[in-house]
Amino acid sequence: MNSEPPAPPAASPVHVTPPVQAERPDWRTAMALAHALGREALATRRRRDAADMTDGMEWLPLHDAAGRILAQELRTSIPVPHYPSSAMDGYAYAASPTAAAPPQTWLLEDWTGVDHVLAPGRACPVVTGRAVPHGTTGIIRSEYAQVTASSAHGAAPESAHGTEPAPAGGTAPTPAHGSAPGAAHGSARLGLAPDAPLSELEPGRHIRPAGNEASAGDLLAPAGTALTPPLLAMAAVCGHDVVPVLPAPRAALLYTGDEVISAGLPARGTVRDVFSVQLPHLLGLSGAQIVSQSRIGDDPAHTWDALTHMLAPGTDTGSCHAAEDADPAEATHTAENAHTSEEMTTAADAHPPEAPDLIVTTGGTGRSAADHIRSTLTALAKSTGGRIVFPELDMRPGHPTLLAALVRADGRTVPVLGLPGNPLAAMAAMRVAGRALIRGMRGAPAEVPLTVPLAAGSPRQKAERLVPARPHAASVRDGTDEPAWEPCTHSGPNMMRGLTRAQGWIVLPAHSVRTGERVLFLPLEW
Ligand SMILES: Nc1nc2c(c(=O)[nH]1)N[C@H]1C(S)=C(S)[C@@H](COP(=O)(O)OP(=O)(O)OC[C@H]3O[C@@H](n4cnc5c(N)ncnc54)[C@H](O)[C@@H]3O)O[C@H]1N2
Ligand code: MOO
Repeated sequence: MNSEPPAPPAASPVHVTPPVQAERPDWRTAMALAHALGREALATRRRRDAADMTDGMEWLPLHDAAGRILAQELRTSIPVPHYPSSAMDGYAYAASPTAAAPPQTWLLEDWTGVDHVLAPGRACPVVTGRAVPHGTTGIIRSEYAQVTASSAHGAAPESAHGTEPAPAGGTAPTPAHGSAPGAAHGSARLGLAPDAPLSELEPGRHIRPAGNEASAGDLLAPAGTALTPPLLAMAAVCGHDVVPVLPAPRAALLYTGDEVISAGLPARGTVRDVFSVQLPHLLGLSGAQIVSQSRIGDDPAHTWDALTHMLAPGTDTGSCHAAEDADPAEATHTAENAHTSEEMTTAADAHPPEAPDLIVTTGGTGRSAADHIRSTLTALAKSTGGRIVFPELDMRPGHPTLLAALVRADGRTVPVLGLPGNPLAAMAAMRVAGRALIRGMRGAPAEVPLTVPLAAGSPRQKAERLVPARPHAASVRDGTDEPAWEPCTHSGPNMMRGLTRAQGWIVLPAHSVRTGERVLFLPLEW
């Protein structure tokens, strides 16, 4: 019988289930929720196994893979560098085991090609990056080399110092291309210039050994790493032509608003569209591909039709055509057909657009009779078994922003981000929730905000505010190590002008902040 007292209940690990929705999150929580929804959508996009990164992956040429996420680890199959090479323009020499103490000289010969062999006591020109000849024991850089046309009567310095590697004989060689195979430079000899440091003759000097950056088989990046420009370059160095990547999220854009026009001088009561000229680019900078763009007026049936059409798996998301070249608002009102979203440009006009992985809408997030995004998304969330991830934000501008997780007939989660119509509000919401959502959908890790000091204190205010900001003029003028930041003027929710001069977003908390105090900072996407 076990006489031991019963063990106290083991401290059970605390399983914190991340929230999947919230009523009125602040911007940081919204960022986390959007990122988590992105990950969820990516997982449902993988057919076989959510944990298997290779499901749905594609192989892309390095030139097309920037910003994508590695679906498999990246290793090098060769050592880097893969051959010992010269780090300097100069002369490779092979020490002779029987050579006397310095000063030593080496008989200079022409370089004959990548398999050149230097016999002991011989030297030849090399250039930076060239494979060092077999038998090389060290390299003398051109500045410290002295080449002499030796004769029975003594040596006369010919060249060296500050020049290209040059053999004896008067004419400068072209070491980059070598010279006649096997030809020796007569009796020209290489030696060390009188002012050269003796360290120049250390064995192995200026030789980059093979494998000193990476050994064959080394891990360059684990699966899940973003393919940054230097990582793509590293992949090329290692001889890769293609890399395995996760799919880029495909986005459909739906612009709403009876009063919105897309060209020309706007008349009283109409406004030029601020979104179709910037959102596609912005989504691209975050790593999404645009598959369709459509416009509708402020109409509940058209809103429903446009969104349900985009949700159909494998359908042409832009197939609802309004009259060509018609003003979208007018088209919406004049067409008898219920399908009156106007297809705009698509990623590939020649091919039918693909079904989107995410949808971004603009305008119509309010609660007036003219706003239909909120009610439509709420009904669609209910009818598809999805959810409203957040119905609004505790943030200014951008508080009416909403995020929905809709479920397609094939079981895939399709996030829909409803951006408010006010231009700056939409851009703030895009920066916070849109970027995080796409990061999650790309398989990229969540963003960590930075902090910057404020150039001037900020008073208490009703709500936390995201404000376009730039380095304070005095910080720039004085070349301050760490510039202090100031809000840009003309940064009302309905304005664009402030953001045109901004270099980032600062977050002004609801409580007061003193001059020099640090506040959270989000860099711009561009
Ligand atoms: N009674 C209330 N009214 C409003 C509130 C509120 O809480 N109570 N919130 C305000 C805030 S904040 C915002 S933001 C907007 C949100 O509006 P919607 O998302 O419904 O957008 P719309 O009503 O369609 O448009 C608002 C505004 O934005 C202009 N807009 C829309 N689309 C475009 C576009 N593509 N290009 C340029 N400008 C666009 C539109 O003309 C309106 O001026 O609601 C406030 N009202
Ligand atoms: O919050 Mo609105 O989104 O200020 O413009």
